[in-house]
Amino acid sequence: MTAASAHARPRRLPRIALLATGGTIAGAGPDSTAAAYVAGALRGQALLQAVPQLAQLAQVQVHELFALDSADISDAQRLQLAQRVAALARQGDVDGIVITHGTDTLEESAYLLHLTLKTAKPVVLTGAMRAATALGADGPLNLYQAVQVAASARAAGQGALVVMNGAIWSGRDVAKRDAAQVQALQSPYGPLGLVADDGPRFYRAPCRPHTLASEFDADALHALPAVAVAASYGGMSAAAWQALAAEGARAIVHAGFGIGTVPQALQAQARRLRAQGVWLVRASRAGSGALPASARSPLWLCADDQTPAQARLLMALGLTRTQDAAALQALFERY
Ligand SMILES: NC(=O)C[C@H](N)C(=O)O
Repeated sequence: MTAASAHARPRRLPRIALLATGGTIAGAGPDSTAAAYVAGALRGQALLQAVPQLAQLAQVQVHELFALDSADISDAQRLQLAQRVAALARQGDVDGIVITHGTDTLEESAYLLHLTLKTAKPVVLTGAMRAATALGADGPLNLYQAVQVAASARAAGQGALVVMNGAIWSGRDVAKRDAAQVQALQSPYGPLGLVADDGPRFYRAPCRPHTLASEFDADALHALPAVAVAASYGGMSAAAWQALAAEGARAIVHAGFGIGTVPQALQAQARRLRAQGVWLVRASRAGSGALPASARSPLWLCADDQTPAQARLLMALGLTRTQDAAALQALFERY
C-alpha cells in the first residue's frame, strides 16, 4: 500500500448509541396539520430511518428505553435513564450518546445526567416541538445535529449537552421557556455554541463541576428522596406545603416571587414544617437570576440561580449525601 492510499483510507465513523425515551420527537398525529398527536408513538428505529443522512456521520445503534410523554417520566424512571446512559458510556464500542426525549422535562433529565454521569464521552439530549408527522417537523434536523455534536471530540468533557434548533445548551441551565415554538429551550446565559454544517462550534464552556468532577454518581443511587415544588401566587396559602409534607416530601422547594420571597403570613407554617423535619428551599419563579445570600436563614435554604425544577433535583441528590444545612446550602453555590 502506498503512503497516498494509506492516507486515503476512510476513518472509522464514530459509534453513537441512540437512546429513545419518547416525546414529541417520536410523536405521531392523524395528519400533517393536526395539532393533536400522541407523544412517543414512534420507536427509535423509525426516528433513525427518517434521517438517512446520518449514515454519513456515524454508526448509530438504537436502544429503546421508554415511549413516554416526558411529563409522565417519574423520578425512578429518570434515575433509570441516568443509569442506562452510564452503562452505555462504559461500553468500549460507544463513542457518544444521543437521547431523544420530550421537551417538557428534558431540562430535568439533562441536569440529572449532567450531575451524575461519570463519563467524559459526549452525551447529548434532543427533542422536538413538532410531531414527526407534522408539516415542518423539527425532529429530524435536531436528531441530525445532536448526532453531529455527539460524534465530535469537541463535545467531550462538557457534561450533558442539549441540542435543539441549531443551538447547543448546557444541561446545567437550559430550560423550556416557550410552550410551542421551535426555539423553546433557552438559558439565561445563552447557548454554549451552535451547530454548523461541519459540526459543533463552541464559544464557551460550563464552569461549575459536572460529570467526572461531581460528587454524585447515578450508579450509587437507589432512589431519589421525595422533594416537591410548590408554586407561589398572590394570596397563596400554606395548604400545598402541608399536603406535600403529609404525602412524605422530605423537602419543599418554594417557587417564590422574585428572590424566592415567602409571604410573611406563611412563615409560622414554614417554622412548623421545619420543626417536623421538612427541609425548605427558596427558589425563584422568575426564570432567571441569583438569590442573594441575605435571603438564607436557619429556616430557609436558598437556591442560587437554579430554577425550582433544578433546585428540586439538586436538593434530592444532596439529601442522599448529607443532612447538614450548611453542606446542603453549599451545593446550590457549587453546582
Ligand atoms: N415537545 C415535547 O416533546 C412535549 C411533550 N409533551 C413531551 O415532553 O413529551
